[in-house]
Amino acid sequence: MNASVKIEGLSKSLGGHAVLHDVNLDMAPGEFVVLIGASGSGKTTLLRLVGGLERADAGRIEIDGNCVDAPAERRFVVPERRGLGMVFQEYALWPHLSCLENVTAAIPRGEKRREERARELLESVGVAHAAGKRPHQLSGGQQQRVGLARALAVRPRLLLLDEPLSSLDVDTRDQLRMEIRRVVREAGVAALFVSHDPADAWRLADRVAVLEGGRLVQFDTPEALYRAPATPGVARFTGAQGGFEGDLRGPGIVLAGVDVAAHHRQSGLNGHGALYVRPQGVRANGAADGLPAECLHAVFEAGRYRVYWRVPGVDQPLVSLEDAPPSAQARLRIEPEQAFIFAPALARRTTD
Ligand SMILES: Nc1ncnc2c1ncn2[C@@H]1O[C@H](COP(=O)(O)OP(=O)(O)OP(=O)(O)O)[C@@H](O)[C@H]1O
Repeated sequence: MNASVKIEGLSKSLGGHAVLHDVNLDMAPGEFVVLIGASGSGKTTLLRLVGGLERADAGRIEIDGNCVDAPAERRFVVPERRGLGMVFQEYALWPHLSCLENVTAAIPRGEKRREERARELLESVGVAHAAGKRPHQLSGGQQQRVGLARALAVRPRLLLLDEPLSSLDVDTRDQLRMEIRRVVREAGVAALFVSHDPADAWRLADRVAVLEGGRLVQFDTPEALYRAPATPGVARFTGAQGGFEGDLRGPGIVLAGVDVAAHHRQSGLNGHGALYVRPQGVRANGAADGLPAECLHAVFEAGRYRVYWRVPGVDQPLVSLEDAPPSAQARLRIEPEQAFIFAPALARRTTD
């Protein structure tokens, strides 16, 4: 079966600034991909290229087996002929039309019973009651539901969503996130969803694509990202703190004179590295061979204590999660499965 999206060697500059470099990405039919990255990493630009709102400088984009952008072949297909539904952060509904009219207008003219189908779409996203209202009479979450219904009205093979939840409050965002997942699966469409919120990646994605500085640095399942982050930036995205710099010894790194083992170490490192570790992988369990640490402060958070420790010779606090209030001094044990070592230069570049 054709990939729903196939992106090869895609590059793009804007205003003389290289925004995307040689991006390769394949999506399977019906796959939900969340595209994440820091502000300015190129997420929106990649989405706009797939949507046809920008033209590639180099490379090739196929949607459902059809080439839609390939500068070398002088090929470019306009957005409305790409079989796409699009949902944006700002709801972009027509203000002078009712919600029902907004959705009906998006259904191709040749279809029969357009209004009936528009009502079904509004029903499927939970806003049937708002059919006769204008967009401004609805909450942000309801408007975004109408936006989703309108995007599905064109019977897309691929849905593009650009931070559709970012203007919403936390509860509405959680609810709508699950609705989007359900509706998209039921419709059987592939979705490319841009976000900078890790919750979107964990709760929505079949695979997560991570952009850093316009390069795709990892593209894998949420579980694979969590178990083996490819860069310090991905490690941070999975909740890791760092980088704690030290000399490499054996399979690990030396901090405060103590050997710390790490499950994953970047290959080709030269004597020195930076450790990244998730707080849930640090425990003040008193092991004699643990890192010597002095408690700086502790806060109660979600049923546990989040404790900030000073480790001699380490220039930033190390955080652990504890079940009980901490003592003033402790020995910290680091679980190798939660620890990752990268090159310090790489670490500095992505944390600057
Ligand atoms: N029209 C433009 N002209 C010049 N530079 C641009 C233009 N549009 C975007 N850029 C630059 O391209 C880079 C990537 O922008 P893009 O909007 O794709 O990033 P993003 O990852 O979506 O960021 P955000 O999360 O902040 O929306 C940024 O440095 C941005 O300043």
